[in-house]
Amino acid sequence: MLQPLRILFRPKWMVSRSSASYVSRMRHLNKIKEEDEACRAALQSGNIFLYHKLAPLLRRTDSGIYQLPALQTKDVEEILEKLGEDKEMVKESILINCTEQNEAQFSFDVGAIEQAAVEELCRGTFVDLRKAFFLLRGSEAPLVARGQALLRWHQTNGFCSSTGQPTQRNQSGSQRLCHSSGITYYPKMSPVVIVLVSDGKRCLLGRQSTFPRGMYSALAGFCDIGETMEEALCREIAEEVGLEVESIQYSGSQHWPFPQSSFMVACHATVNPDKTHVSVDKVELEDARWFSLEEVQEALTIKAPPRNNKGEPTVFWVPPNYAIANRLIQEWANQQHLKS
Ligand SMILES: NC(=O)c1ccc[n+]([C@@H]2O[C@H](COP(=O)([O-])OP(=O)(O)OC[C@H]3O[C@@H](n4cnc5c(N)ncnc54)[C@H](O)[C@@H]3O)[C@@H](O)[C@H]2O)c1
Ligand SMILES: [Mg+2]
Repeated sequence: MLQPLRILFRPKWMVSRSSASYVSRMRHLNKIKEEDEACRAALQSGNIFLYHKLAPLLRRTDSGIYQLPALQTKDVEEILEKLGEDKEMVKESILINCTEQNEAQFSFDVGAIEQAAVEELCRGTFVDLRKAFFLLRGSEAPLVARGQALLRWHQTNGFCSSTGQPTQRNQSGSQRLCHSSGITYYPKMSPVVIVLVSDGKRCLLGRQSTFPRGMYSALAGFCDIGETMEEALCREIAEEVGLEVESIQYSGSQHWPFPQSSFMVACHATVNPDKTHVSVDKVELEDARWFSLEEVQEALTIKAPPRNNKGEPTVFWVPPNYAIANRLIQEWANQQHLKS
């Protein structure tokens, strides 16, 4: 049932770089992830993204563009000292990634310090991640999401679930260890399948009652333990809309930070065009229905839906382009266009 894997795009980082520099960067990143001394050295010359209670610091340029300011470690130490804090706190930074120049990138939460004071010194604003996702461009949104996911994981995994004893992180923050039980904990993601179902002419989109008004998306669901991705996909479609999937095609994947870290695996699926009756599970979904190519194309052009006087969107629209649901919908529309 699962068709051969087809990568529909090649991320920029794979295309533009020689494999040698990509390999050396990944090996460098792995070294500072695994070796505490190497990580401490990398922090000295690295970049730090600040968060306040998990909200990332953004800075607005004179031309009105929002950026993620990368602070030097010494600048963060200076800020901590100016605010009467211990500059050694900076060592709590968590490794996120490294730049093309092999500079390590870290996230650091200053949630224990007064927000306004840090904002003033940094000439920026701490912005809720959902809003930050809208404001940032290109690779900054996934980077900031990754930084937040790691900080959140550390903030909620301070104790061993077997012994109740405190867990200790390694320097990079890639793991936590309980010395009492010997259990090593690693940052966790929940696997989710997200699928755009088509009957050959129309695509099926659904909405939860918590979605903003008028927004419909591809159907999604968490994988159960022991399931394959294909099994989870077929089960979710059967449960949520009462349809049987006939074929599946892999599209891509995405880390999704809301409400907590999910690993989204995105696929296209088809159903038999003679068996398209939708019976919606009203516990999971408020509505699900078939949309024509024209309706979908129109929705894809909407960047910000028009709103009524209560601030609610008044038209059918789809998730913005940073959501993998948007990519699935876009791919389906392109494919339909080519067919016609
Ligand atoms: N990036 C995107 O384009 C995009 C689009 C749609 C949905 N999503 C995300 O997909 C995720 C799953 O979609 P859904 O809500 O339809 O899932 P779902 O259909 O599995 O329903 C959610 C329910 O699943 C249960 N559940 C099982 N395992 C869980 C786990 N590990 N974490 C939380 N709940 C779990 C809970 O009872 C929860 O109420 C959501 O977090 C949503 O934000 C992302
Ligand atoms: Mg669902």
